[in-house]
Amino acid sequence: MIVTLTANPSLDRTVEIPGELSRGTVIRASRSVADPGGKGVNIARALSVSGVEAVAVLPGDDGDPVLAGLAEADVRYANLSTGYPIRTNVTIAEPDGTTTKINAPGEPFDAVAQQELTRLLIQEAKGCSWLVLAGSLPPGVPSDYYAVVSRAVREGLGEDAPRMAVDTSGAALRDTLNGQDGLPNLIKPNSEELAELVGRPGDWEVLENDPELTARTARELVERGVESVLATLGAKGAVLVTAEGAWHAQHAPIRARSTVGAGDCSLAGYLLAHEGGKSPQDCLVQAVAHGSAAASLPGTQVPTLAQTTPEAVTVEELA
Ligand SMILES: O=P(O)(O)OC[C@@]1(O)O[C@H](CO)[C@@H](O)[C@@H]1O
Repeated sequence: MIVTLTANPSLDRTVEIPGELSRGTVIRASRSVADPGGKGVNIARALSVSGVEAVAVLPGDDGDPVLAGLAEADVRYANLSTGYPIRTNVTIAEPDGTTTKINAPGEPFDAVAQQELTRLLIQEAKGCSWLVLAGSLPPGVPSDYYAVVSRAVREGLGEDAPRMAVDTSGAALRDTLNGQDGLPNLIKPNSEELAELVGRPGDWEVLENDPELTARTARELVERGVESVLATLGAKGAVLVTAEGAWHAQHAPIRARSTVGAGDCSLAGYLLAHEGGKSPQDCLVQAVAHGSAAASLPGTQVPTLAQTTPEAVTVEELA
């Protein structure tokens, strides 16, 4: 079983417009849908829809549309009541696949609530194989929260502590890796996050177009003690670096409808293959297949395993 934590979940409202986005005008949308969201929530949705047991842990009140959406989609969740609605994030999707995203900050989440969420997580994480800590942190939560949570889970569960994956950005990612008590087993940065993490934020575009440089950069983190780095590169696929080697995988060209959540689905694809005992290369291939399938679906819809096309992914070993 895989447990995900989304400290700052969202209701993802996707508005599809019939032409190019034009600022300062009234635009009549052709379609508007809302899905439960936030990175850990998306990962749990993508795993569940493919038959992998997953639980999404998140703050949110019973009856909130996000929790109702999860229940309707048969995704297991454990929620911590907060007394306020989950934030709404808006995506404007243009016909050529360009998306503009506006993310709300979320409500302040105080120290007592943080401790309660950590306790709930430890309870849910008993016996699971992976714990995924994902997404931004709401206001009031210190940037080392994921390091604090990882330590609490390791102390609370001892030898039964699960493997840990982290998918976040900025200070939250930096401070997770600066934690004193053990690094995550897996991180999934995109090129911007990776560039920022190694202190060269201006390099992100170069990384996105250069898998070999991405691998060399990700290796710096493996040398610091992270077991595996899965770096997603948008249309250029993804790079996986472990102590054993480095690989790049890319899907045949697709028509992208919405890339929002594609990175989350990549991580879900990786975990799904890992749960099935697959090799690092095959985990990478499934990550790329899942990410591409997600990008070809509208809004933040997650693909089933059957909708993914790993046979259209090419993989090469990097020096
Ligand atoms: O504001 P955060 O937590 O960084 O990101 C939240 C979010 O953009 O991430 C998901 C896509 O990855 C969406 O479901 C959600 O709206």
